[in-house]
Amino acid sequence: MILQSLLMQSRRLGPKDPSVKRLTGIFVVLVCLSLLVVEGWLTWRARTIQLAQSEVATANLAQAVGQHAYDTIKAADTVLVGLVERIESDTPSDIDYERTHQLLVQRVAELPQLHGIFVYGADGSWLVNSQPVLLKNQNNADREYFKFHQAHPDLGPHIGVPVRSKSTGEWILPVSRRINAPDGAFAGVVLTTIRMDYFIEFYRRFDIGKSGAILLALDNGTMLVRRPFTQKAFGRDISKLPLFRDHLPKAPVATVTFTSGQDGITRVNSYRRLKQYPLVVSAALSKDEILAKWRADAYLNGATVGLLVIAFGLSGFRLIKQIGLRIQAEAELVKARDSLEALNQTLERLAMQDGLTGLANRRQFDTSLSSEFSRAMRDASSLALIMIDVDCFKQYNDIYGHAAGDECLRAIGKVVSDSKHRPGDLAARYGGEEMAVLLPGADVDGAMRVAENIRAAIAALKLEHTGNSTGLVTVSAGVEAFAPARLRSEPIDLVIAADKALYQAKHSGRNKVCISPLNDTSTPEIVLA
Ligand SMILES: Nc1nc2c(ncn2[C@@H]2O[C@H](COP(=O)(O)OP(=O)(O)OP(=O)(O)O)[C@@H](O)[C@H]2O)c(=O)[nH]1
Repeated sequence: MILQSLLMQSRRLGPKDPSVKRLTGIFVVLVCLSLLVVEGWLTWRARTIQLAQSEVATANLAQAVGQHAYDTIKAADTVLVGLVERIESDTPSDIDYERTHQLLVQRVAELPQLHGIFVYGADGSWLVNSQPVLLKNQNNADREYFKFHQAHPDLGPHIGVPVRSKSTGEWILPVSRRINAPDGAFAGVVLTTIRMDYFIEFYRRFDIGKSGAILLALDNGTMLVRRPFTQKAFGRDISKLPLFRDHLPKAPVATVTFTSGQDGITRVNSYRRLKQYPLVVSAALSKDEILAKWRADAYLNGATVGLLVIAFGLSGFRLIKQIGLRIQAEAELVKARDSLEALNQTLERLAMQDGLTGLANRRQFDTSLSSEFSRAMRDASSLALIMIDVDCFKQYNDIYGHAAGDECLRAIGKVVSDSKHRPGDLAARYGGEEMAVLLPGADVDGAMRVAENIRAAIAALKLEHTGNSTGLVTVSAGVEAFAPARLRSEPIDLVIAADKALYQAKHSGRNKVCISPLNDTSTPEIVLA
């Protein structure tokens, strides 16, 4: 549509306006560039939105994972707090291990995340636990959590590193508290173990794509569990990886994009340090997977817009070419018209001109005589005619040949042509060796003067003519002039009268100018019968 209107505009403005072609080119380029810029901007915006949405998604996921870790540990720790209080308030001899055993078995059955609950004495010996059969000849003094509480008077919960259960072989996460004797001395450890499978099952529920990741770690950089799952992850030191080394020290909660030090995949990571426990959780989505759909859309849209730009550009190019061709065609047309006009003028001139002498021909003479006669009649002005005839021209041809005769006529024609002084004067070849001069506005005297000048000028050419009595080429002329009156005279009357005067000049010896015998100089208007 737009291109059509441009084509119409180019027609309206015409081919001589080259700016139409330039404007069309600029328009096509601008439209193509605009399409590309808008497409590029939209694509970039879609990418930004996609990444922003994924940041919200990972932040929500990290929040959910953090809440789950907190709830799981909190439930286990609540059991420990109750146990410690109970044990510390009783003297060891008062503790009813049988009843406590039943209680612990019941607790583990109630809380699905718990693998077991254990109470160890100050030497690491098993006092009571949640195992179905109460074994007492075991010792856990070698475990990390036991040594920790032995060495630390801190009464808060301690989260250890995942270990394989001595009783079941399952991977478990130990959460423990210290038991103090009334004097504050170390009196043992209470421990709950959380099944690592409990975390794994929970993390498995989330759709995080093929390369997403979920992490639970101690805040000292000890990994507890990670999806994708691998047993090597349990207890691994990741304190030197970007999350712990670069990002956690800056902010306890944030969303950052970085390349994993473990698998080299760039992910959008949301992490948070839990306030209540020394834990860090992180949820991450692969940037490649986040942008996969966007990338497919971008390729499709890019290809569509690219095709559109190519199609539009080609149409524009065709249009510009058409405008160019049109400009060229019209310029050629104008050129052809100009040369045709020039040719017509030449033809017109040739049609009104005598080929030999260059004077007006008989046709133009007749036309001019008629129009000047009418004008003189309207203006009541005089119109004069001189008829000129070369003397003894037959002899000239006979003596010097026809070609020389032509040359002679050409020389005489030039003199006759030069006799015109006013714009309306017309010198014509009347026929053969006879010429005529039409003088609008001239009276008999004026015409006689012009005729005499012509005669004298031709004689002054001194063209040899041995067949003429003077020995030179001479002419005779007859003159008539009158102011034509309506219904009383016609153009031919002027010719007849001038011709009669010429006849008189011939018969009175040639090389003369005679006035029409019909002309009465006292009355310019002569009525011819
Ligand atoms: N070379 C040449 N001769 C022409 C041309 N037109 C007419 N003539 C010749 O002019 C001559 C005119 O001869 P005439 O009419 O007998 O008159 P004249 O010989 O001039 O004798 P006067 O008029 O009585 O002096 C003829 O021989 C024509 O052939 C022309 O274009 N070229």
